[in-house]
Amino acid sequence: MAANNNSDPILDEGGGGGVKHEAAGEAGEGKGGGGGAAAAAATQAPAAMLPRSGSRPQLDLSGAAIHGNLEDRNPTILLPNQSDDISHLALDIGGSLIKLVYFSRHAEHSSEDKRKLSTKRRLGMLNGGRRSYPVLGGRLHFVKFETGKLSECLDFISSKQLHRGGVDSPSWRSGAQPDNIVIKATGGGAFKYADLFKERLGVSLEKEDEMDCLVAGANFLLKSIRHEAFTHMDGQKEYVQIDQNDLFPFLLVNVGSGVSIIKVDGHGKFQRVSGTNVGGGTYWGLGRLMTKCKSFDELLELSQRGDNSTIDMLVGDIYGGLDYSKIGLSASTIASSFGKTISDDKELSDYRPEDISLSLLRMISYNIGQISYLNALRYGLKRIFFGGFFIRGHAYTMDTISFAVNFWSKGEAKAMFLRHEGFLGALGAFMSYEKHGLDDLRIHHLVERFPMGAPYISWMEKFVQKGTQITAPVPVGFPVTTGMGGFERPTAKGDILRSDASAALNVGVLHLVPTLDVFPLLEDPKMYEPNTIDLDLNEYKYWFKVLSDHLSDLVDKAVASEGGTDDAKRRGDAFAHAFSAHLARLMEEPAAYGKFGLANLLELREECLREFQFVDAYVSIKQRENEASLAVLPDLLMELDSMNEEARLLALIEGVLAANIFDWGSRACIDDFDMFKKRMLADKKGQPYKRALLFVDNSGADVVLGMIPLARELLRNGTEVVLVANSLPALNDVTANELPGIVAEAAKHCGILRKAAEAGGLIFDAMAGIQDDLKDEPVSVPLMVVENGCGSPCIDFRQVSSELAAAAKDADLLILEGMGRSLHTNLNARFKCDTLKLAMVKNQRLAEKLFNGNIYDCICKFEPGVAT
Ligand SMILES: Nc1ncnc2c1ncn2[C@@H]1O[C@H](COP(=O)(O)OP(=O)(O)OP(=O)(O)O)[C@@H](O)[C@H]1O
Ligand SMILES: CC(C)(CO)[C@@H](O)C(=O)NCCC(=O)O
Ligand SMILES: [Mn+2]
Repeated sequence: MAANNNSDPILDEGGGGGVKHEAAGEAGEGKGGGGGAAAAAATQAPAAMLPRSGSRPQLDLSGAAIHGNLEDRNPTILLPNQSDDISHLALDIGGSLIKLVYFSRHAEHSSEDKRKLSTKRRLGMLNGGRRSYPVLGGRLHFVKFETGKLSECLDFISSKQLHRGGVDSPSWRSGAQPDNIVIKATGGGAFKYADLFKERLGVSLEKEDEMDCLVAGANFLLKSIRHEAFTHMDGQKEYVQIDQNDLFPFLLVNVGSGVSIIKVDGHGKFQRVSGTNVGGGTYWGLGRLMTKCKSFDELLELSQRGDNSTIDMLVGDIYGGLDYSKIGLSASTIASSFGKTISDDKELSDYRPEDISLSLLRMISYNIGQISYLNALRYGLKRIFFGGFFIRGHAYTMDTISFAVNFWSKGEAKAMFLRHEGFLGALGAFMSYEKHGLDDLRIHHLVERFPMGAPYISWMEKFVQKGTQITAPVPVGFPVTTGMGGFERPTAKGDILRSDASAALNVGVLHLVPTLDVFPLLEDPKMYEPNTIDLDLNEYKYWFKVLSDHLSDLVDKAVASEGGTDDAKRRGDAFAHAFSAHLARLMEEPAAYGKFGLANLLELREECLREFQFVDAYVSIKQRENEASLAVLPDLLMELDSMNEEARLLALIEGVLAANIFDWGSRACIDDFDMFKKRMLADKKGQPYKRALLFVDNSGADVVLGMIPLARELLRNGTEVVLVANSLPALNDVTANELPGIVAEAAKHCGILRKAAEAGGLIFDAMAGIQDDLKDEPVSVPLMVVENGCGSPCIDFRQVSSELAAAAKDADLLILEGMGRSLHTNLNARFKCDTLKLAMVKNQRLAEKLFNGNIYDCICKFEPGVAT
């Protein structure tokens, strides 16, 4: 367990309590190198050596030269003759907006060191050196510009050198000037502005059909992005789980300047069945003329304070305040948009711009909803997906469209919206580069992140410029419907529209991680849900408060971890602002980033730290704790070895739970220890587990005095052990990079560990000073370390490293340890093999909620696998 002062409020609320390892005694002065110190620093693999499948273009290695320090273990290699065959940019140049999708390579490819290679070999991952990754790892970014400001867009492309593969590309760094760069582009502007692109950037636009692209983009999103589509009714947003096998046919309605209506029957199989010229351009154009608004957002914002009954002729206006219920029309239903203005003796200037904007918005949204419904009816389609930037994530617009579809179809057809609404065409164009192999991408290869850094100006700069001006976005109002074909006016008055910067937070950067896999031992990947508790608003409020309260402490640690410099302090402030803004955004709309559980929230915090370049906020704390724990390890091992097998197993499990206050049989405990003991000691005497995967948690006592001794016991019984640790730092969790060093230190005191670590390739040379009597011991089963693919205190088994997936193939025992991995997530997850979940509940609320128990209660949950 982490020392008290380093507790995390969520994973260690009660860190101040008297939780101490029974056998640990007082931690003495650290001696020896310390595990953390031995951690191999992650070095960058050369970008040019990223994995590719055989079908991809081969690298041109001629003239390759090492770039940077020759002493570095994995220096970057320049390939001056490599033409930049990886296309990084695609455009959709529409009548109103230009959409860009661009790709950047992952910066943080950890090195393939000796340890990793040996583990991979052992796990059978290096067969013939053939790579099976379908795509390059990297990120997809989404940016938009007004078409009227095309030159801003050109500047952006040129400043980031996107047309030449990005500032990190070989061609850019070598200064080579490829003479014929081709960029995929769709939308009318691909034709209209082709010459300008040639002139200004020297690139040729390769035109892709707009409808092809819209369909390809929509299919990709619906296939590959979890929580892409949602319904929006009466102010409620609900994500829909799309069944891959039951996606087609559907109606795609792209509401851009104009509206295209497409019946989609499959990949590349579609027909544009209709369209309407009354679309987003109509709303913005008419609105601008009538209200003198300077921007689309301003116009939309006005609508939120509008009352359309001053402009629209309602059924009640015609029927003397009565409903026309015989045909299902309420008095508040719009009978005629703008109809009231004919009878008044008024000028345009006599009407409130707010009311005009709302009348327009309702007229156009309702009309689009109705035409869409009619086309769905025409082809017997039940699902209508709406895209295009007219939607703009605006609650009232979506509700109006949904209402129309629902009302006219009598609930038969459903309107759904897409989080990447406006980027369908650009994504489709991006995917038309054949060499990307994006078609092969699966959901588990994509991780969506929500960086605060706008692509153009970094948030750092913004924060410096604006300080605290950046405020949390404000809710947009929910409309009230009468249920009879009409609406009352929107209730939210005085609210402002979410700023464009924060609205952009709806769409994250898509990280493509081709090495991620679904964990093969999940019993039912389709049914798997990592989060144990569904966060409702109350739950959100609680965790937000906890996270906010803890923020300043975290910032202090983070700043200290970077030497406490002025720059670190500045970044610390920026991080605090950014993370608070995320919290505020989610508080206002919990579903803003897709379905978001506690695991996502905790990961967001880690990602946010990384975004502001805090590589490892807990680095020195972790080192200190490792050293202190390693110092007392020999005593613990001696004590354990003096016990009989049964007592030892109990002591080991108690040790993992680190609870000298641990009280078996206490009311709230989940206590399957006896079942586990039976399996370990009685059931299959002489038939030990073949391979155990131990998912470790914290640095220090937790791993050194808890999990490593447990691993040792398994090894002693002849079970191969794979320690599974985080790929990236999160809180004080031990990482896969740090573990070999820690194990090597521990092995100095123990022959079992040493032999196993050698067999597993964790240590390579026999250590100096080992006892002679160990030399003749038989060769051991291996002890290995693999990374889990995460940088979070929790784990989502739908997306784990390929290393872990490979290690799981022969595993017949899983041990999940700690609150993040076995409580907040995975408490209810079922696996194909035997699983032991160990955690102390260090959060009062959680203890009450999950077990009707108390803080410091422990769970020891043993679940026999389905296969055994
Ligand atoms: N910041 C903005 N500036 C201008 N229009 C915006 C903005 N945000 C949303 N919109 C709305 O989105 C519409 C443009 O949507 P979109 O980018 O999908 O279409 P487009 O590709 O430009 O048009 P088309 O496909 O018809 O050529 C605008 O007409 C307007 O209604
Ligand atoms: C012309 C396009 C396809 C350009 O994106 C679009 O604006 C549109 O679908 N307009 C509607 C044209 C119509 O079908 O009436
Ligand atoms: Mn368009």
